[in-house]
Amino acid sequence: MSPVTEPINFVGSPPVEPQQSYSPFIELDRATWSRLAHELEQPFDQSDVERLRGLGDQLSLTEVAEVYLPLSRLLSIYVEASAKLREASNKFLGETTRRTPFVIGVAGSVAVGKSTIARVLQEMLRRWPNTPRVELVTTDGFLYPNAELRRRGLMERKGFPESFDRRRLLRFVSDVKAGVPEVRAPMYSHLTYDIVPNQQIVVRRPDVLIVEGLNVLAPPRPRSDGTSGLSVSDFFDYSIYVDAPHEAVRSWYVKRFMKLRSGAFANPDSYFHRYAALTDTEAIKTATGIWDRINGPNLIQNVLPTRGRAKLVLTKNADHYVRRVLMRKI
Ligand SMILES: Nc1ncnc2c1ncn2[C@@H]1O[C@H](COP(=O)(O)OP(=O)(O)O)[C@@H](O)[C@H]1O
Ligand SMILES: CC(C)(COP(=O)(O)O)[C@@H](O)C(=O)NCCC(=O)O
Repeated sequence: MSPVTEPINFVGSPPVEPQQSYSPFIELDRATWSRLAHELEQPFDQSDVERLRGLGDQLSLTEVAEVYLPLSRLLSIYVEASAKLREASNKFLGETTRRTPFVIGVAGSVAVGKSTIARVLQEMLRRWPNTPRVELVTTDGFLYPNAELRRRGLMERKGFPESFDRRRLLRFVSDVKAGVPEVRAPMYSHLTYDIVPNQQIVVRRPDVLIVEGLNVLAPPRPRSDGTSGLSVSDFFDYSIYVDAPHEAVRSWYVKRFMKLRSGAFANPDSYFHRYAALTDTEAIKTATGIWDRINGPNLIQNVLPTRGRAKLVLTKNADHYVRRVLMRKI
């Protein structure tokens, strides 16, 4: 891949007058954004797209070329720049600190397609010369096991901030960022709807770590003495929020549930196995019920309010395709 030097037109970012309300984001429409990578080669073929696409997502080779290729180029520029910054600060301090992983957070609603985007970025970044080793960790591994959620009365709050072992997640990300040689993360199974006992992901000083999950941009929790601690996003070098209209995400969730009903739920080990025999009407009712009780309120109360904390917002249309990009100027 080689960089682009073309001039670009930004939309939605007129010179800011002192009396105007100030936005920290530049808004780029899809056409402008995609031109940022028009000289770069398409790194994927159709089989890559099919392998990386999550259930219900609409990834295509065009989407990869027009949306994710420019994004991977931008991230690669940031990785390079952060290495230079470390070099300069080493020189200033007269020290030699080792390079530590570049950490990227990917946030957004349940069913918005975060995991597909995170996988695409992982594969793309691996192909850039400065980041051959890219690891991906999803925060669902840091949910409390179901037994603990039941004990705390949180089974109907799965995905809400309090359903995660936030201290453990914070420790995990800070250890990786600090360059600890081997850091372990627990694993979650969507099939059993629970933490997988005795299985862990081992992260060994990658060039890049992608941390994907609902609440990765949540601000630090206030302490009882009024001060605030750290949050995982304090360790991010870059962050992306995947956005889409609420009604669209709700319908993607229901459609995915319908697909799972005739797929994964058929497996007797699936937590949702009892839903495999539902009629279409019953399945739609069940899925919308889960959305309206759990994922929808969580999106409104906890996830969406963190959107403005991201460095980049990808906004999808109801057809799943990204229509605009908001990029933080500062
Ligand atoms: N009940 C389920 N059974 C099997 N796989 C599931 C189930 N629920 C979600 N998944 C899969 O888990 C992954 C993560 O889903 P989710 O957390 O909703 O995030 P996103 O859709 O933003 O990637 C997706 O690939 C999805 O297809
Ligand atoms: C596991 C999840 C909380 C997502 O967690 P994440 O990977 O974003 O940390 C979510 O997929 C989920 O299971 N929500 C609970 C309601 C439901 O069954 O959809």
